[in-house]
Amino acid sequence: MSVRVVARIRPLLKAEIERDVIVDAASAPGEAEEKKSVVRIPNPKKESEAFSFQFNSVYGQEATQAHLFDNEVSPTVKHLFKGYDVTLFAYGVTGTGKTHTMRGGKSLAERGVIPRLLSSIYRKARRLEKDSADATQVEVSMSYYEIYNDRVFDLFEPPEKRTAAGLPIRDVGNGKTQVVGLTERPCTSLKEFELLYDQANVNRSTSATKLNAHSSRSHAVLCVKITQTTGDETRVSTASAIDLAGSEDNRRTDNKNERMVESASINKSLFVLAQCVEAISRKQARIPYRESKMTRILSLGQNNGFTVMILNLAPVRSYHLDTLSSLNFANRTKKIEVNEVENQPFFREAPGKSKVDAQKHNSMNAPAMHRQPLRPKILSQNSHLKDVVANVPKPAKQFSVYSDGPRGGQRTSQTPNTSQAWHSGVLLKSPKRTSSEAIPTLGRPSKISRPNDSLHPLKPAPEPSMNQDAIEALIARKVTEALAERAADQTALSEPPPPPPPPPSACIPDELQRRLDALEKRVGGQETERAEGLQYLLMAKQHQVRGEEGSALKMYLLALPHFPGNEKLGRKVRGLRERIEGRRAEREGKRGSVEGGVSLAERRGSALGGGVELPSITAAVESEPRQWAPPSRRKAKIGEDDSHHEEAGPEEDDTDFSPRPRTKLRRPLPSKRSATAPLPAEQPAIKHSPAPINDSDNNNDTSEDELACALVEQTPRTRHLLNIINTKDVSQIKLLKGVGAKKAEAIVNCLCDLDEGEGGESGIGGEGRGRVMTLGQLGKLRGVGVKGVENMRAGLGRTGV
Ligand SMILES: Nc1ncnc2c1ncn2[C@@H]1O[C@H](COP(=O)(O)OP(=O)(O)OP(=O)(O)O)[C@@H](O)[C@H]1O
Repeated sequence: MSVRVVARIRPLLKAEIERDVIVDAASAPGEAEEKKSVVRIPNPKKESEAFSFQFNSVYGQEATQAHLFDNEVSPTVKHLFKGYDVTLFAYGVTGTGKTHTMRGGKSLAERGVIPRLLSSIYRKARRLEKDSADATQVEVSMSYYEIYNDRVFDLFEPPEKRTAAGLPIRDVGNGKTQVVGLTERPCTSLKEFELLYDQANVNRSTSATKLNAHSSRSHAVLCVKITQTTGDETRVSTASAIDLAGSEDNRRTDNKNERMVESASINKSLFVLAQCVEAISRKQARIPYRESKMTRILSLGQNNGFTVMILNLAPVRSYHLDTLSSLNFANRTKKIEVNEVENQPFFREAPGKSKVDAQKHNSMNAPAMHRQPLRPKILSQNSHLKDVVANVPKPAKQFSVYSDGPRGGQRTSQTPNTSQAWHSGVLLKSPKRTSSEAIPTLGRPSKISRPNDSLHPLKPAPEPSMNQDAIEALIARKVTEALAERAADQTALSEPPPPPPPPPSACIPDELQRRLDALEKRVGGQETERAEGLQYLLMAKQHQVRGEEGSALKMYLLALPHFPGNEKLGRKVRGLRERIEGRRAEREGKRGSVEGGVSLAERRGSALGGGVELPSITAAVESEPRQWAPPSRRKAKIGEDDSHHEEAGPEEDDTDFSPRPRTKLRRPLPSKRSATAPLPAEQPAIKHSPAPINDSDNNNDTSEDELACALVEQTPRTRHLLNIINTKDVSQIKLLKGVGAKKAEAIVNCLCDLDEGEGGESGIGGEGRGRVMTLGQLGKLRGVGVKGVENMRAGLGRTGV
């Protein structure tokens, strides 16, 4: 079935006025008046015309928390107890009421979806235990984490105990992902749950922004595990409730510094989510889940059973374009189909059975502890088999969008609202369940099925014999398809996807499948790179439009390595840099420290004289890992340099910052371009002054410029360190400060994994595959972290220079 999408329009806030209301809930034609399933919003280009978006249900400003819960969430509880997983997530622009909907207020009436869900779960559990005369026992436990700046933090851990890199996520096969090292807390009663939940929420990253006094700066994921035990049979299912951070238009938020970094991360993850949804709805073979932690985690699906998206909307004009964009996103999301697969019970070791037998049995019926990806049914099978399954009938679309305008009176066919089907459980008849009835020996089908098997669970796919030529031809065709898809994306993102390739004549043997998978992974890696580059370009454009040229340059520089040899981008960077340098020179000129008619580099050289030892400019490279820390831990200082490190030590207190005198020092031009960001233009010499982040308000341009320039440079010491790491030689790496043999081995293993295309946490792919190019990447290697990098560098002293 499709993801169920319900929209909720929040009431007006104090500062908003009735006259500005432009969004309302309406009934679809032929629908009872009290039943609303359409959101109406004017066309921003032509106010007399209205757009209508139809969803499963729409709740207007007057809707209460109880009403929403009773209609949308309560019906899922019985499915949860039947072994299905349930995923609820709130999506919307900042300040539209996601947290209000999910968590709600303290009073009984204001309680949100989450406390109501738990209350309902405990009630049902008690009833089940009572009805079975305690033969069935239900245990509830929870884990709760946030994804902040693309890192996962356990919300049961106070911020000061977190590690900067956060918890790793691992792929555990079949597109499923797992957060490693999460605390799981048993909670036996609603009271206990509320206590834990409230405590954990204190650890969530929230801050005041211009649009929301308590804005969530992270995506929060609550997983409630329900374990039902009857005799030796155990069934586990999970309810996941996700409060996504809201997208933000920074022209409206006035975000600066830390808020800006958070905002970029929030927007990026939501952008990737939109890309995933787009790719799913276009039935593309590759869904870019891996491009952000949030999408990786969401892709595990918890959607193995039922998924409900609550789209939160603000009713007023100031959100007009944001609301339209959310509506469009929701409109695509509602077309995503998820498999309803119930989690299979597993059994404790039966008396008389050998341990091996019992393990074998359990492995076939193991509970679905991991989530399945959000993707259409067809794509949830092996993507290369999509042609084979082309004949599988597609379920009818359940929604339609239409315009009320004079021209847009033409509506796509309206299908009846599915809410009744939902309640009556008709939609539970999944193919997998049907097949289960035909396997009497197991009672239920095994969830572990190979891609081919999953198409015909009772009939394993034949392994046809393909000769070498046919295999090579098939590979060549797949390469052409992948390249064509990329080329099409490059030329016209808005154009419809290329027509599907002709169906293969036979099923694919295992060996070929493996090669195709490896190929897709490689192409996928390149696409990931490109998408990240595009994201930087987008942000650069946004900054430029707002006249923030320093930030724009920074973003263009970050984009550069993703588009090697792109002349246009190179010209753009040169032009922008010249403008910034020009402005800076002007400022310096005003300060009387410049002689007219001399180039900036020369000016610096002559003004400073030779032979002065330079503090290295690694601020951005160094500060990259520092930004990983949650707000309370962050001590990043833009412009911090090597010598500063050594003198003050990495633990130097922020509070002690006072504007430092700007010592004019000359640094040698880098002998060769940094691998981090190959620049098409020659680097001018750069003045560096260790300006802390606090300074940036006073001198925003300068620090931004320096940060941008520093991004593409590395000190000799940094290069030396990276060279040592990239030798992959344990005997050399273990000599680095704070490393030792074990850690060195782990680093080398990590690099070897990347070499083999694992991608891993650091996501180092492309040309630099299996190598670390920046300190940021080094810090991301398993077990290294910011402190580790700092130690290694400090240990090298000046020997590496
Ligand atoms: N249905 C509602 N009834 C009453 N007040 C609401 C409702 N929805 C939202 N609000 C109010 O609107 C404000 C913003 O809501 P909330 O913090 O939940 O937004 P959000 O979407 O979670 O924002 P962010 O993404 O920034 O965290 C809050 O003051 C909240 O109390």
